[in-house]
Amino acid sequence: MAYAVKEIFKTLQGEGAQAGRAAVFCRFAGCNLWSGREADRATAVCRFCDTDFVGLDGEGGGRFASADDLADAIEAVWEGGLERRFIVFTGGEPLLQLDEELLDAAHERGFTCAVETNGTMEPPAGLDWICVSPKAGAPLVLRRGDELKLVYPQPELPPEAVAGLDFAHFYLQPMDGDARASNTAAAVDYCLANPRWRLSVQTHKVIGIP
Ligand SMILES: C[S@@+](CC[C@H](N)C(=O)[O-])C[C@H]1O[C@@H](n2cnc3c(N)ncnc32)[C@H](O)[C@@H]1O
Ligand SMILES: Nc1nc2[nH]cc(C(=O)O)c2c(=O)[nH]1
Ligand code: SF4
Ligand SMILES: [Mg+2]
Repeated sequence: MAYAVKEIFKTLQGEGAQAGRAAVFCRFAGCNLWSGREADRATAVCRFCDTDFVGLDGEGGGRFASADDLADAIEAVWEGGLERRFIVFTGGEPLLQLDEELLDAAHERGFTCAVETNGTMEPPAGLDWICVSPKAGAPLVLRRGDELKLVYPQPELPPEAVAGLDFAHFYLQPMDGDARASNTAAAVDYCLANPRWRLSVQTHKVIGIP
């Protein structure tokens, strides 16, 4: 199958349990919860998105005709030898496009494969790390995984509503935007009172890397 990719870049995973780890980010174009156009943001299901996932025009982006073509492009961006190869598939919503064939091609090249998903659909088989970030107002289909990373606060989706799901790690990630400072303070208070939850700071934004 063909893949529409916004950008491919190497950086440190900034969020969650894998924060600090070198990774190639493969950002797929398109999402099922927002068109990506600012004019539609106020009426979207997901209204706080911090990401441009529209089009194919980012660094390393484009249309890839096959899984091998995309995996070759990801491998070229890695540049760092065979040790600890790591891909984060994100978007947009990666599960609209990510398939077993691409995961096989990535594994053949020695990569561990993670995904960042809104959890509205089932993933293909073969993922090594699943991070689900549920969104208020969207169906939560994928209710198990490695980490659940809840952007906080979402008044219609409190942590208590998802704390019982089958995940190894539970993170609150303060919602970035005008209220980032107060959202961070509120997330700290919640983690102090509810030690199942840990704080996920978006460390890449703090230190100014992609
Ligand atoms: C841009 S999304 C792409 C992957 C997928 N669509 C999802 O929502 O999980 C990547 C991560 O950024 C988080 N995120 C998006 N906007 C954010 C914001 N304004 N503040 C904090 N985290 C945000 C998402 O919840 C998700 O964990
Ligand atoms: N450094 C860095 N870490 C990230 N973790 C998840 C990201 C995403 O946009 O999915 C992201 C991102 O955009 N940059
Ligand atoms: S689901 Fe993810 S990519 Fe889609 S609009 Fe929300 S945060 Fe952005
Ligand atoms: Mg991001």
